[in-house]
Amino acid sequence: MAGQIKLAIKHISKTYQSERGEMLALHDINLGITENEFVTVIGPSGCGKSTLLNIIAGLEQATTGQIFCDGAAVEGTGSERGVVFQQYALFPWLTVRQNVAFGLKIRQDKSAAAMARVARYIDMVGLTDFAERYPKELSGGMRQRVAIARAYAADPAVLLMDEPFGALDAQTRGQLQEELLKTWEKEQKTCFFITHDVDEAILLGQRIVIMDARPGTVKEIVNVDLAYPRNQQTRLSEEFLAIKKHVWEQVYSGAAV
Ligand SMILES: Nc1ncnc2c1ncn2[C@@H]1O[C@H](COP(=O)(O)OP(=O)(O)OP(=O)(O)O)[C@@H](O)[C@H]1O
Repeated sequence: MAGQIKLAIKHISKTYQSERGEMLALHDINLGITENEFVTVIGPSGCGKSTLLNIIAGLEQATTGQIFCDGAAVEGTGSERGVVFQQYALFPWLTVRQNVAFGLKIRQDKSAAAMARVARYIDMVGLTDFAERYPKELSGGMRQRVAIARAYAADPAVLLMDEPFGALDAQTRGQLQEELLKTWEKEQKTCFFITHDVDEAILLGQRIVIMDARPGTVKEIVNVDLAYPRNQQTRLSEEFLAIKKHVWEQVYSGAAV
């Protein structure tokens, strides 16, 4: 794929030590993700998706291999790599606005420009009317919107998302997929997005990394050449269904997802 490599995953392997001995969770993963590319990752449970994301985020260490972000070796967490998890990691004692502002690089920045930036991302996820509310007053979907707004407001070069919509009902999930697509089209960003959902992987991804388990490896990379803008209607197109059939067969030909 053309373009500059933003994130390089080179020969990543991960072995966990457990009471029952060693467990090879990831074996020699290699992947180059270009600037502003949206890559989705799918594969059977336990194939090492979260382990790989955590290594890219710098939350876990690889046993062998290295991650490079803009050519620099990743040695730990860093503000250029933002993470959104399945569970809404919001601060319960802060309002929506304060939670989103917390993501700003310069947290003490109370300038009009910084506040406008916070307001823009709250608006982007449709929560302007809820800006002064606390997380406990919000639904699950709204909380996840706050987490996404916060991640975007921090303006990381790379956004790492580990099943961010996994806990949501189908309708909210569909809405958030569309919001994320719109945001990504407007504010291009390099995205690495884990999902269990074949439709979601296709709808959001420019490329889909299909992984295999025991040990976790890259089984296949599928290009998704669907036009933008994409929305829920896209799922009904013949091109979409053809890709879906292929991905489905690849994912389900191994262990259960
Ligand atoms: N801290 C740990 N210690 C030992 N084994 C671990 C640890 N973390 C993960 N594993 C094992 O590594 C493998 C990969 O786990 P991981 O959570 O990365 O998979 P996954 O593809 O994200 O799974 P799922 O889709 O179910 O979330 C699994 O077999 C898991 O049991």
